[in-house]
Amino acid sequence: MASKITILGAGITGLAIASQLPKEADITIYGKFLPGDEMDKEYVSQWAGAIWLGVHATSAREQKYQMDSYSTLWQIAGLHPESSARRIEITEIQDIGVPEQVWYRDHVVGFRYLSKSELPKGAKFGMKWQTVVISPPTFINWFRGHLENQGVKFKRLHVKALRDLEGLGHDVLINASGFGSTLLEDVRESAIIPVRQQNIRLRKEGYNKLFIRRGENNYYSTAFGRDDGSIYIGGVKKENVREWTASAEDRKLIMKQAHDNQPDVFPSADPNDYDLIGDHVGVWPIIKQDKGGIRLEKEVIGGQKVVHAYGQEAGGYVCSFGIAREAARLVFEYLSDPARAKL
Ligand SMILES: Cc1cc2nc3c(=O)[nH]c(=O)nc-3n(C[C@H](O)[C@H](O)[C@H](O)COP(=O)(O)OP(=O)(O)OC[C@H]3O[C@@H](n4cnc5c(N)ncnc54)[C@H](O)[C@@H]3O)c2cc1C
Repeated sequence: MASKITILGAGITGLAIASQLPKEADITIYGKFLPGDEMDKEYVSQWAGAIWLGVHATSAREQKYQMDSYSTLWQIAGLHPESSARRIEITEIQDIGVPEQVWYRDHVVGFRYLSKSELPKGAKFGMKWQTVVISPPTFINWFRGHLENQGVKFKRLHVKALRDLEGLGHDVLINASGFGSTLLEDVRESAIIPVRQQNIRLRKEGYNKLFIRRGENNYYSTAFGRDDGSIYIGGVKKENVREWTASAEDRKLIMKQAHDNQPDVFPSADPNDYDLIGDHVGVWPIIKQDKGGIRLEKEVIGGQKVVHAYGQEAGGYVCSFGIAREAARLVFEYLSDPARAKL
C-alpha cells in the first residue's frame, strides 16, 4: 500500500517537500492558506521578493540546502517560464566582508569578481553571476497546479494542534507551518523570531537587472525587475518586529538608496516621482544560527511520526528544495524503520 503522508502548511516549504517525496506516496497538503488565495500578511510565501541569494554567514548544512535549491530553481526557470522563475544576472556589491567569504563562488553559473574600476565608491569588493528571480504569488500557484497534476491533494483546514490531524491515519506528518509552529499547542516553538522587511514596488518597464548592495549598520539596498513589469526595491529589515504598517521614513530611505546606487535607472530620490504600486511590507519567521538555525528533524508527538521543517533564516525560497530533500530523507527513515507499525 502507498505510504500516506500529510503536510501541514502550503507555503513554499510544504510545496517543495511534496515535490521531493516518492511519486507513489499518497500526499495531502493542509493549510489555513492555500496557493491562489488573496494576499494575506500571515501567508508569508506570498510576500517574498523573491530571489535566490547565497547567504554569506550560514552553516555548511544550510549552504547545502541553498545550493540544492539553486540548481532546482535554475532548472525550473529553464523548463517552466510560466512559473515566473527567470534566470537573471546579479550584481552584488559589498561594503563589508572579504571576497573569501563568498562560499558559493565556485558553485553558481558565470561567477566573476568585479575589477576595481567596476566598483562604486566605498565598495570593498563585488561580483556578478547568474541567479533566479521569482514572482511568489504566481510561482506558488503554478507549483500547486504542477503538484496536483502529480496527484498531490490540497485541503483547507485550520488546526490548533498537530494532534487534531491524528485521525487522518498518515504514516508521517510533516510540520511546515512556519509561524504556525509558535501557536500549535503541541509544538509551541519559542526559538522563532520575526523579521520585518519594508520594500517598494513601482511600475517601470524594461529593467531586467538584479542589483544588491550590503554595508555597515544593516545597510541593504536591492532592485530587481519582476515578470509583471514591476520593480521591487528593498529594503529596510528589522528583527523582532511583527508589524505591517509602512513607514514613510523608511520608504524615503529605500528610494534614496536606490537612487544613490543606480541614478541612471532611478533619477530621483523622491518616491512620489515614480509610478508607485505601493509599499510592500512582510514579516517572516526565522530561527537564528545561535539558536540552532532551521528546525529540520524528526519527533514523535502523541503517537504521530512528525518531521518538522521551519525557521529557515536564509529564506524559504533560497533553501526550499534543499530542505525538501532532507525532509524527504527523514520521511524515508521513518518509512524504512522495521518497526513501521504506528507507535
Ligand atoms: C518581504 C519579504 C521578502 C522576502 N524575500 C525572500 C527572498 O528573496 N528569498 C527567500 O528565499 N525568502 C524570502 N523571504 C522569506 C520567505 O518568504 C519565507 O522564508 C518563506 O515564505 C516561509 O515559507 P513557509 O512555507 O515556511 O511559511 P508560510 O508561507 O507562512 O506557510 C505556512 C503555511 O502553514 C499554514 N499554517 C500555519 N499554521 C497553521 C495551522 N495552525 N493550521 C493550518 N495551517 C496552518 C499556513 O496557512 C500556510 O499554508 C522574504 C519574506 C518577506 C516577508
